[in-house]
Amino acid sequence: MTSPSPALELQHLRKTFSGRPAVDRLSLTVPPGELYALLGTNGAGKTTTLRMIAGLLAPDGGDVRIYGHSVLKEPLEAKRRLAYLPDDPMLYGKLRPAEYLEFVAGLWGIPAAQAAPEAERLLRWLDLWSHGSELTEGFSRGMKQKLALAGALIHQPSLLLLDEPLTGLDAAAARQVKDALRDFVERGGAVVLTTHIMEVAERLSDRIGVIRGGELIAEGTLEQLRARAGHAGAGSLEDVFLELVQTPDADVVA
Ligand SMILES: Nc1ncnc2c1ncn2[C@@H]1O[C@H](COP(=O)(O)OP(=O)(O)OP(=O)(O)O)[C@@H](O)[C@H]1O
Repeated sequence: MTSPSPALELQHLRKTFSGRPAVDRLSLTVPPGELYALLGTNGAGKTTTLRMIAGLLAPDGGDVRIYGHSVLKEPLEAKRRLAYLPDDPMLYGKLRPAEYLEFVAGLWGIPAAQAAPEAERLLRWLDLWSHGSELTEGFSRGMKQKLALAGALIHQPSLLLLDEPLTGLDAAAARQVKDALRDFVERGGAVVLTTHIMEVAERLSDRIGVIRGGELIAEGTLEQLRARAGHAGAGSLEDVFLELVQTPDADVVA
């Protein structure tokens, strides 16, 4: 899974809606084996950024490179390496979990017989194997979220983009998803996720990027962000985050 290229590179990314910048001059790099949390207040530009990385929204400027491949110039090469899990993933209610994974694998051109062992591994890993005979329409929110995660992983991507993956999950389901994400990065994959849950970013991520008004205003480990916000060695991420987003003259890092 490792590669000399960064898993993700954003170069001066920009998107404007009706004359208002939603994402502006956003540059960041995520190496393989890293979990990067993108934090920002409502409307800061997080989802817009993920949608541009996933190739679902065309940027007005800049570029996105995935393992060295430009999403704009080499979309197939780039997209094959990534999976995007939106905050409201769509499942097909009349399918059983393995059927859903077979369907998603088919969209990637993976034959059912080839996908089946990976589907079983993912369903067992996420504790859904025992629900194999149930239709997904009867699944709880946590079960649906875990199945959507399995669907995102079925083609064995190296970069995983997740928009608010833990919202609404109970403690057990959230733990399973967190463990799955850590496991994914420990095996060399890269994860970029957005979250409003500070505890998730604090405990799960290797580095954190803070965006405000579409611009990256701070980036680093929790320690580095603390130092930047003037909290030497102390202060929760929530304190540091609020200080950074509420300081009007916080420098833009990129
Ligand atoms: N399709 C669109 N058309 C017009 N404006 C949009 C569109 N998508 C996003 N925006 C605007 O772009 C800005 C950034 O939105 P975005 O959804 O990226 O924020 P976010 O950080 O994900 O917010 P939240 O935490 O609330 O999900 C907001 O001002 C939003 O209203």
